[in-house]
Amino acid sequence: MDPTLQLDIRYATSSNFMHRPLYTQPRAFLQRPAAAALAQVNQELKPLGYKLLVFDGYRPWAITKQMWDSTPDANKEFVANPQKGSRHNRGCAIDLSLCELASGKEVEMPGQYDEMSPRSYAAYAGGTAEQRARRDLLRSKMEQHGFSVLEAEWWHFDYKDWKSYRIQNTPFEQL
Ligand SMILES: C[C@@H](N)C(=O)N[C@H](C)C(=O)O
Ligand SMILES: [Zn+2]
Repeated sequence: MDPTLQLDIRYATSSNFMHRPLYTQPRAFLQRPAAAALAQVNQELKPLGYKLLVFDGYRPWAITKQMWDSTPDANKEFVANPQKGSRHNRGCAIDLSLCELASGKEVEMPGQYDEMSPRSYAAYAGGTAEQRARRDLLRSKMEQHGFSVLEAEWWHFDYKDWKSYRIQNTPFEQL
């Protein structure tokens, strides 16, 4: 992916909703057309003082299964059902936010990444006007380049051609 993207691969650390590392490497992968589109989004954000902060891209199917099995039923809208697979498993979904270009600091959004609450909804009307404006800026730039937001998660975007790619379970070390 574009080397000027900032990475914060939470699933390679214990700082995630599973409270343990799920990946052995802090890396992010996407199918090439999705990665090219993402690089364009990143370039267009720079004059506005932001760059993309990537939390996750391709995710092996076995990790989706672990997430589903560990998540209580009440929160299952925030994880993909492994019976259908996640678009992350196809290398066609990305979890991301914005950071300030100048400081490299993550911006505040209406809710936290992977927060399992209504604050995560893309249409959540709470938070500050500034937080909502940044969330909506991210969404609008991503939509201009072929991504669509998941209504339950302001940070999750699917690339338009996801159906063309198969579900994979290859670990990062073998990619
Ligand atoms: C777990 C969360 N970051 C996520 O990606 N959720 C969607 C629904 C998914 O698992 O595909
Ligand atoms: Zn996601």
